[in-house]
Amino acid sequence: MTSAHTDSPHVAAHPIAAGAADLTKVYGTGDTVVEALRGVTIEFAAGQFTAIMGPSGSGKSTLMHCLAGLDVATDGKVHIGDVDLTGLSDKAMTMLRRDRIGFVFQSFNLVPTLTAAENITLPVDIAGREVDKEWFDAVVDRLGITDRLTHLPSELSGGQQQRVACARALVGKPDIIFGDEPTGNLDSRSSGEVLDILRAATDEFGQTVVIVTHDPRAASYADRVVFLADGLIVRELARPSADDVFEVMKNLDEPAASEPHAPKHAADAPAADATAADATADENTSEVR
Ligand SMILES: Nc1ncnc2c1ncn2[C@@H]1O[C@H](COP(=O)(O)OP(=O)(O)OP(=O)(O)O)[C@@H](O)[C@H]1O
Repeated sequence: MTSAHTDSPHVAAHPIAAGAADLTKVYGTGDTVVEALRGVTIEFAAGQFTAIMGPSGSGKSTLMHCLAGLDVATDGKVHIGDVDLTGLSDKAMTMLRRDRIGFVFQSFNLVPTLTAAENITLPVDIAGREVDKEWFDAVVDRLGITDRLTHLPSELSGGQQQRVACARALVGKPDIIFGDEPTGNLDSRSSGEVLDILRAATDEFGQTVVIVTHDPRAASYADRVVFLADGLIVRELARPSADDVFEVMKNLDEPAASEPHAPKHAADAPAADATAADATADENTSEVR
């Protein structure tokens, strides 16, 4: 995939799968106004696995929903590949989501009356495309759910349901998969299996994965971990261990009394204006900038 950003030689070797520029999101008005995002600029290199972390209410889900076209930002721009989401019609947005984006949610979001196989092929069926049978078989085999395909979601464990949801996200071969706490409801074994699959989606299938997570261990599967606080990107780590992630989260959860808020402008933050290219360039260091 090419990108609108390939004019930069720094980025050219790593096409950009998605990105946001100076993104703001304001909920409510007057006394109830909440600035969920306060100017977030970020790019996600194709083929990379990124985890977004941060304290509760820092804007993680809002950022992911805006990136995935599930919510509309108040200001700023979002692009998926070379498509600018700003001003896309509802129909164009639906088609973009259907053709280029896969989703894995905490709550699995499977259709209860459809079998596992029917759930997996649903987005492709709705798009009126042919299911690539070979690819389908490879994905369900890799996920270890071949013998569960005729079961309804209610007949599957939580881990199996989430593997079905991962298969659904993979079978349509989207450019990018967004996961909103995809392991949030799983025990540690199932969680590890789902993370292995998302890791394989990048390493073996060349897809781009972006997840929101609270779990340092889940984040340690990522190439890059981006930390939000108070609606801004404040830190970024490349290929961190779970302990590295835990240390940063501990500091974000316990802001110094004299510094109750994150810096007001992204430019003041240590990892502001974080780009995928930066993470890629620095991938042998545990901390970017
Ligand atoms: N629909 C909404 N209306 C009003 N405020 C909202 C809405 N959605 C989110 N917010 C507010 O925006 C801020 C960011 O919320 P968001 O859900 O993005 O945070 P988060 O980092 O994902 O939190 P959590 O980790 O608890 O899921 C919070 O202050 C939240 O209360």
